[in-house]
Amino acid sequence: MSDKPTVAVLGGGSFGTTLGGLMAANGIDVTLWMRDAGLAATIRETRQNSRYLPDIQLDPRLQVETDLQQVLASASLVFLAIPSGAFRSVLREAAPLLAGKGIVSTTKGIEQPGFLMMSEIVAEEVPTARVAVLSGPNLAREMAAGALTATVVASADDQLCREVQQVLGSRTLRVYASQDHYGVELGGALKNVYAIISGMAAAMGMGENTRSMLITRALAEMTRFAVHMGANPLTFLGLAGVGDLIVTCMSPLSRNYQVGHALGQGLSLEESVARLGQVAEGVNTLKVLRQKAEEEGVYMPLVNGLHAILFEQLPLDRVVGALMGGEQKHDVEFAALWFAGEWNRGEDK
Ligand SMILES: NC(=O)C1=CN([C@@H]2O[C@H](COP(=O)(O)OP(=O)(O)OC[C@H]3O[C@@H](n4cnc5c(N)ncnc54)[C@H](OP(=O)(O)O)[C@@H]3O)[C@@H](O)[C@H]2O)C=CC1
Ligand SMILES: O=C(CO)COP(=O)(O)O
Repeated sequence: MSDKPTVAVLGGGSFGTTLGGLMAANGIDVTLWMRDAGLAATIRETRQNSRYLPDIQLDPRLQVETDLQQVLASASLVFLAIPSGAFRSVLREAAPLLAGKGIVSTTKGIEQPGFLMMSEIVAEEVPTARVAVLSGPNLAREMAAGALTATVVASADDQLCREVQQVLGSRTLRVYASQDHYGVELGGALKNVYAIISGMAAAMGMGENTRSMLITRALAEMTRFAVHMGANPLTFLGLAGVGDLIVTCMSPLSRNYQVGHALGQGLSLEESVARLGQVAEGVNTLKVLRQKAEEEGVYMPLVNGLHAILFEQLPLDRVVGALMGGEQKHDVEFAALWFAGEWNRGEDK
């Protein structure tokens, strides 16, 4: 008898398939659930997810099923890799079979109304579940191909963190634990917005100074917002903060970066999203974040600028002009205030 948990992964896209494959390669009893019966049959036959991870050979021990009840009946640990827009509906369908189980959200989005993190949705839909979130610089394709990678599992439940470290950790994947699940989850969602900006800048031929400025000021902006919302700013110095921001803003493999790149080439938002054919959470997060920042009075010039370009038809050069022409303030002022113990929720710069 093994003391390792039996695992289910819900969501047969890029990330769910990657996680399932990695755990199967670790010798874990893991089943990937997906709704597309045709794709499930192809994966069983070819050991490749031709739609989401073409050319990646999956471990032969990875089981693939389309019957949700059957998959959940035997699982004690469940990973969710469903885009945020469908997260609640899938969870609600699964809820009767999830009571008391460990649930790990890997989804990097925010639900509106309510500005809810996915872990908060889990707590609403399955109040008895033990909840964790997984986030970090984790491009699915690289992980699936065996690139050396690190990620963060965050939960108030230390035992659950250890279980996730046990099933996922391997010679290619280090899994660090954190207790700041709110900060870890927020970091994963926010960085997608800045990846769109970074992709745009790259397509427009902007230089590396520009990209470095963007990434660094993005980190300042997302940390300012997160601290205002109650997260620990130190989390943003870790893998789930600056780590994920760097990879998503720098890599053409990032779908959010790809949407930005297409926009920078002159495609409309609709064309850019349609060309991708996979989820780019940053587009929805931008809307949700802009609204929340307005309500909370948090200064977020990059978010405001991208929102103006995508949804208010403001020309790019006017937005760039406004960003560069703004009052020149202090570097890392939000962190200086926080470390001096003077942070005041109502006193944003
Ligand atoms: N890909 C990556 O590198 C990483 C992704 N993430 C996060 O993981 C989450 C999932 O992303 P990812 O796997 O990349 O997305 P993909 O676009 O690659 O795949 C989405 C998957 O979700 C399925 N799905 C969508 N709606 C439903 C539904 N209503 N019921 C059942 N299944 C559904 C799709 O099924 P179908 O094909 O049938 O539509 C597909 O299998 C996102 O929040 C993303 O930010 C996190 C870290 C890394
Ligand atoms: O979250 C990711 C990398 O950590 C994946 O980013 P994209 O969703 O932009 O591909």
